[in-house]
Amino acid sequence: MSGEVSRNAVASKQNLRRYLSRFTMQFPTEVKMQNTSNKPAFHYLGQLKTLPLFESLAIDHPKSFDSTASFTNLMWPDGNDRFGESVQSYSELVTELDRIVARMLFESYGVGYYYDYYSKNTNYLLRYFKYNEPMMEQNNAGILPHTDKTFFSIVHQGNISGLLVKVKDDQWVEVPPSPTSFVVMAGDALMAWSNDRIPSCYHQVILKEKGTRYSLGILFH
Ligand SMILES: O=C(O)CCC(=O)C(=O)O
Ligand SMILES: [Fe+2]
Repeated sequence: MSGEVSRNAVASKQNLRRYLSRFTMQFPTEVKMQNTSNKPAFHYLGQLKTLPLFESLAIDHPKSFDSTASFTNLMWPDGNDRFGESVQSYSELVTELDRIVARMLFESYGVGYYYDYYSKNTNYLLRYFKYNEPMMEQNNAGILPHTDKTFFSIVHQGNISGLLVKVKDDQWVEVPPSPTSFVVMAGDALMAWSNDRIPSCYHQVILKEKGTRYSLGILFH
């Protein structure tokens, strides 16, 4: 599933990417490692021996001022309001898309009434991904094949391709990056909710193009 989005979303995404790629991701590792959390896997991931190209920062509750402010303070002790605003507006737009998809889905299964419960009880995690270009002879795996534990995950790729999803006949299909589209993936929670009617989406990242790859994911729990 993918969807066209408004100019606003694209502008907001470009802002966020600029901030993160120009500044955040270039902070020294010890600064990035301050992005901790008491929830498992809601923190900085990177420096992994098995996936040396991969790095990711996480912002829990990215629509909340307090939450973006505490992330911002870690990275910019003098503050950076524009960064926080950018995260919040991007997250607003993507969660709006999530709601549209969720409503369509629940209505199509005849359980439209579930939408209110879903929209009140969903939490979001914003993840920003960076994948370095593989060096000669280096393995080009960005993320190994997996499904997300989420209800939905909505990914926006930068301009460098790499995301592959597994389709029905077990083929891996590349999802081309586009400035105006998001990839909406079903996760394990949706599969459980739907009694396996909607299988969670196997996906992976393989880096074939030149340049550093950036992507953004909002994970809906
Ligand atoms: O970087 C990507 O395009 C995919 C990241 C991913 O696997 C995820 O958001 O769960
Ligand atoms: Fe994933």
